[in-house]
Amino acid sequence: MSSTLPASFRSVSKRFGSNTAVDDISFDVRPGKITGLLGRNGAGKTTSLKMLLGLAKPTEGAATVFGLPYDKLPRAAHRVGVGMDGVNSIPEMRGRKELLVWAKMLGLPKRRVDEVLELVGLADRSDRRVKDYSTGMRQRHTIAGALLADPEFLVLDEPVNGLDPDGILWLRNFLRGLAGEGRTILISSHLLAEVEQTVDDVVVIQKSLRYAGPLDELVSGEGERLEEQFFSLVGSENAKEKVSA
Ligand SMILES: Nc1ncnc2c1ncn2[C@@H]1O[C@H](COP(=O)(O)OP(=O)(O)OP(=O)(O)O)[C@@H](O)[C@H]1O
Repeated sequence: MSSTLPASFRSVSKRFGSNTAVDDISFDVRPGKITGLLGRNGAGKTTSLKMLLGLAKPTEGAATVFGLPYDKLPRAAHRVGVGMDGVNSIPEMRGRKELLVWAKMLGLPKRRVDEVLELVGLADRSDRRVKDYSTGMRQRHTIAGALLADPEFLVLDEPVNGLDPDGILWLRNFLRGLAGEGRTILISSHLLAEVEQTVDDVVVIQKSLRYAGPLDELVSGEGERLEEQFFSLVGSENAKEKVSA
């Protein structure tokens, strides 16, 4: 595993016309940890991840993976596994077939597809078309795709959304297992209670950065919950800064 920081944001801003989606954020993702990128709907989570992955260009600043912009990183698709709506997805295809396409593009053997299908618990359902998968199955399929190249850094946009309680528990243990092997994981979410049970580090954004650091430094007091801290960092729903998504 590389010793360079898996992800680093330096004074990153993104504007869409007059709308500032991300305002001057700086933070690092620590290697071997699970980091939760938290924020309300429209807070700029997906936009931040897209800038990290070279799918959107920062208006100012730089986001890097292993010290380089994603498009300059050698073997980026092998080192960084991505699970994000609309990325690497051909919904008309059957699950296993779709993964075989990506495996071929990555130069991986067919058996790797069966390995990841087994890992995410989809081995016996992968002959269905991706568009016919349930939301939870689609999440597992997305994670399978992200894992194909056995990456050292996983970036997952809202991986918990749509999972049932079994799926949530599975994902938590699964991500902890991957981190236990030394991998770095960056997940975005607005499901605070779940994140609190899964992550080591927390980054809270509401256009601008509100917190970046260990979860246990943010939630350090007796009986303190992430939810309370979150609202004290981003303000209440009625605050003037509320973002319209
Ligand atoms: N391609 C785009 N063109 C114009 N505005 C955009 C574009 N992408 C995002 N935005 C705007 O940028 C802001 C941040 O959106 P983003 O999707 O990053 O938020 P998010 O935190 O991921 O929200 P959610 O939890 O709802 O997915 C929103 O105001 C959104 O409308």
